Amino acid sequence: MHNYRLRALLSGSIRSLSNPTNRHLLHCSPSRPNANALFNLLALLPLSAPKRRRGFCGYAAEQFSDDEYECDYETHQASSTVANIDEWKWKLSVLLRNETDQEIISRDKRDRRDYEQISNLAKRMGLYSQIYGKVVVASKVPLANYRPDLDDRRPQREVVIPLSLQRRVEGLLQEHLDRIQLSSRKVTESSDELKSIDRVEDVNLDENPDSFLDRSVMEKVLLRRSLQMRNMQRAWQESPEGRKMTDFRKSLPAFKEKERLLQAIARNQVIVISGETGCGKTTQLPQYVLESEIESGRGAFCSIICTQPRRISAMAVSDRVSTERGEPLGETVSFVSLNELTYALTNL
Ligand SMILES: Nc1ncnc2c1ncn2[C@@H]1O[C@H](COP(=O)(O)OP(=O)(O)OP(=O)(O)O)[C@@H](O)[C@H]1O
Repeated sequence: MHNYRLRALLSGSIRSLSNPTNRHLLHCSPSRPNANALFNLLALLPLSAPKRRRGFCGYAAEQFSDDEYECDYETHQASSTVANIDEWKWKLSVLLRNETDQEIISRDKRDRRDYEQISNLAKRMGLYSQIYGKVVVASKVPLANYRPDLDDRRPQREVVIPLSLQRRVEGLLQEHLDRIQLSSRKVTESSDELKSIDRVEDVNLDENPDSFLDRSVMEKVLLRRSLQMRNMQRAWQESPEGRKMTDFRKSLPAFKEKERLLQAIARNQVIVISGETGCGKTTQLPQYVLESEIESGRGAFCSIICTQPRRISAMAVSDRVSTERGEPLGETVSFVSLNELTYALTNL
C-alpha cells in the first residue's frame, strides 16, 4: 500500500522569473499539445531580464506591492477588512480579465481575518489563494503549500547566465510556441482527415526521398502513424496484461493528480513538480502526456525527453516505461546518450 503523495505543484512562467524575488532553478515541462515536448530540461533564467517583459507564456506572475502600507509587521495594525475586500475585489477582477497573468502577489501586511476574507472572495470568484508568511497570493491555478521564492528566510541564490545563452533560450522557447500554434491549427484542420487516414495511399519514403521535403506527405505519414499508435495503445490497455499493468499504474500516487497535472502542463510554459520517491514522477508523468497525445491523434507529433543523471538509470527507466506500455524497447520508448541527445536537439 503506497502512502506517498505528491507534495507540491508549482506553476510559473518566464515573466515570474524575471522578477528578482522569483528567481530560481526550474524543471521545464512542455505545453501539452506541443509536438516536441521537453521534460526535465533545466532552464536557468537570467537576473538581467527586464522586469515587465511579456514573455513566452500565457500565464505570468504579477507582483502587487502595497508599499503605501509598508511598516514593521509586528507593530502594524491590521487595515480595515472592508477596505481590503473592496481593493481585493478589484485586484482579483483585474486578474481574471487579464489573459496573460496567472497570479497576483500582495506583500501588504495583514492579519489572518483579512486573509480568510480574501481567500473566501477568491474562491467565490473561481480563484485559488494561499498565504505564505506575510505574503498573500491569489492565482488562477492551485497553489503549493510552500513557495521558496516567497520565503524571506531562505536566501535567494543569484544565477547569472550570459546574454547569448539567454537569447538562445528565448529563441528556442519562441520556436516551441510557434510549433504549438502550427500543430494545433493543423490538428484542427486534419481531425476529419484522421478518420479517413486509413485510405491514405502508402507512401514509400525509400523510393521517393524527396517526399521528406513535402510537408503534406510528411504530415500524412505522421497522422497515419498516430492512428496506429492509438490502435496499439488501446489494444494493449484492453489486453489482460495491459489491464494488470494499468491497475498497478493507477495505484501509484501520481495517478490521483493526473488530470490536474495535464491541465497544469497544458496551461503553463514551465511547471515544477515534486513528490515522494517512488510516487511516479519519472515513469508516469511522461506517459500521461504521451497517452493523452496519442488518444487525441497526435502521438507521432509528440516527442518527450526525460533526462536521467546516469546511463544505467536511463536504461532502467526506458526499459520500465516500454514494459508498462507493452512494447519492446526501441519502439516509442528508447534511450540515448547525452551526445546523441544534443545532436537531436540541435536538429529539431
Ligand atoms: N524497473 C522497475 N520495475 C518494477 N517497478 C518499477 C520499476 N521502476 C519503477 N517501478 C515502480 O514504479 C513506481 C514509480 O517509479 P518512478 O521511478 O516513476 O518514481 P519517482 O517518483 O520518479 O521516484 P524517484 O523520486 O525515486 O525518482 C515505483 O514506486 C515502483 O513501484
